[in-house]
Amino acid sequence: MIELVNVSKTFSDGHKALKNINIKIDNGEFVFLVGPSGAGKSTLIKLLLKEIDPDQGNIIINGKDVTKLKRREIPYLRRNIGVVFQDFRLLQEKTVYENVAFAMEVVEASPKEIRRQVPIILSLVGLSKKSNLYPSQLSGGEQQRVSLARAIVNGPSILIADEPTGNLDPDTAWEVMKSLNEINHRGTTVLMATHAKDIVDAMRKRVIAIENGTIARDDKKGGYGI
Ligand SMILES: Nc1ncnc2c1ncn2[C@@H]1O[C@H](COP(=O)(O)OP(=O)(O)OP(=O)(O)O)[C@@H](O)[C@H]1O
Repeated sequence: MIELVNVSKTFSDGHKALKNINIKIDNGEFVFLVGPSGAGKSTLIKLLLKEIDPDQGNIIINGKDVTKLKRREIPYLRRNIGVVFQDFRLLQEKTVYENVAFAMEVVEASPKEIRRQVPIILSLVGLSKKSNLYPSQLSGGEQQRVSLARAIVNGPSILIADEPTGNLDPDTAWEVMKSLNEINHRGTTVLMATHAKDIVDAMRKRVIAIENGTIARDDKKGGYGI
């Protein structure tokens, strides 16, 4: 579960990026985070990952108050939250398989576990046949699905996607949404920040709209606009 209680963030230049935010997201939910550019979406994501700290309020993830985590505990928080970005961030010199396996190697999974798990996850995102190709040999949608596979291969309970379809054409964007939906159906909580109006309107998931650092709207089966 993700819970933000009275969270505010003011940057050092005095800009109030988030003002007294309260959000509760249950396990297994799929939530779109929408709002105009500069509204505070990325700031909220950075707070969840503890890349920055709030100047007021509490952020509770799976029962732990992340604002109180010690520096050495942060890797454990991040291990429980998979993240994908607009620009994929794949390792170009590694194949699809190796990109996903690498995420397991860094958390010291055994070679046996890696050999078992990577094909399962590549199949989940529909990339079994592409496992020996390099990122440059893939379409944008395929690259983003590798990035999704890498984000979930260690079994995080939460997946954060920051504009995951921002660089994709409508068809490939939908391939990525299909994978995200499947990941969600397997039980992972998904939080996706996006400007993709068509996708938000079509999926009818929970929509939290941020405007000017405050929550303008929180609809159970919402659309992009009002
Ligand atoms: N380190 C910083 N110092 C000062 N101001 C910042 C900092 N980071 C972000 N901001 C400001 O905080 C506000 C919220 O930014 P944020 O990146 O969270 O917006 P966003 O909703 O993610 O926008 P976008 O949709 O364009 O990604 C913006 O006005 C931004 O300029």
